[in-house]
Amino acid sequence: MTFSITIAVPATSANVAVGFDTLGLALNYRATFIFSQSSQHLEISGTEAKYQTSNNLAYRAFAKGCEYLEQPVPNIKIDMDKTLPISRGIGSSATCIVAGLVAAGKWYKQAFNNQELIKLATEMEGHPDNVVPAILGGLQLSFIDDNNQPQVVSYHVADNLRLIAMIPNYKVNTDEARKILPTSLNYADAIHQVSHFGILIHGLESGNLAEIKLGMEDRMHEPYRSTLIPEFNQAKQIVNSHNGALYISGSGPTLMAIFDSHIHSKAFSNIASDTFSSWQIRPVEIDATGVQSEDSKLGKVLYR
Ligand SMILES: Nc1ncnc2c1ncn2[C@@H]1O[C@H](COP(=O)(O)OP(=O)(O)O)[C@@H](O)[C@H]1O
Ligand SMILES: N[C@@H](CCOP(=O)(O)O)C(=O)O
Repeated sequence: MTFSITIAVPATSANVAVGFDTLGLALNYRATFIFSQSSQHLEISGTEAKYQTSNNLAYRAFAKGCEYLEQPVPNIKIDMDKTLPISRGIGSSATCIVAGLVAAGKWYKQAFNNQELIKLATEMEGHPDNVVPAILGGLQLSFIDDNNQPQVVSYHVADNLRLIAMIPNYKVNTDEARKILPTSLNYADAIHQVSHFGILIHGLESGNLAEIKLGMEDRMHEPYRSTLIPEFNQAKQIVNSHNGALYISGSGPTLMAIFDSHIHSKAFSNIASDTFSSWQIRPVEIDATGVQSEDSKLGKVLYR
């Protein structure tokens, strides 16, 4: 009798401009993973051949979850869907990590609580800003405190805001995009970030686009990472001309545009689709639920 666990994890847009390594949004764009019993040590499908090894991130997370629970790593088959593009700045690595950990907890019927899940997932990802919204949904501020405990603050995002993800047809690897950042920040720039973070959050909660635009003037990563996106200035100019705000999603190259009216976002989408015809121009909404799972036996749903 085949037992399987299906895990659906939202893509995430981390940093949201001035919230480097701390702020992230869950998107209604999901990656799905099916973990099922196998007669072989490991079978992986639905992803590139180079990822079909025991180094696969979802498998490593599954194994880490089993180890944390002091359980053996069972023979397993992992089916990954191919819909979410990899290394584009919308958190594909976080989906693998969260899916693997949640699957391990479900496998042994010892589901992790959110604190455990966030801690383990952050250890693997290195920063919490993708994994936390992937787990909880919504707009989340998070960090690991001095006692090594996750701290999370959830924010509301106003209903009038319209988000358009511009996903290029090329990759930017997050590790590489971290290496190009400076190693220190001066006081003036730290003051800039703190003040702009406050106004950005106020703008996102109230739906005030002028505050969002001002709040999105980032000095920590955008000036460096925009050099990895040749179309950045052109995209920004088009967004500005449609009265929108723009930020680099995660470590890029995806650019996220925010508008406060459907008319502006629709007009922008049409022009962006023509201008960047090989990119995915995708309206996205905030995912409010975070990771979801379902256990089934012989196709019959046992638990959601
Ligand atoms: N569908 C997938 N199949 C296999 N590995 C994946 C998949 N999605 C993500 N990964 C892993 O995540 C890494 C990409 O992470 P990263 O560069 O941080 O980009 P992203 O912004 O998409 O999270 C890949 O190199 C791979 O290890
Ligand atoms: N804070 C991280 C976020 C990386 O997000 P990803 O979606 O590009 O993996 C960073 O900016 O490095």
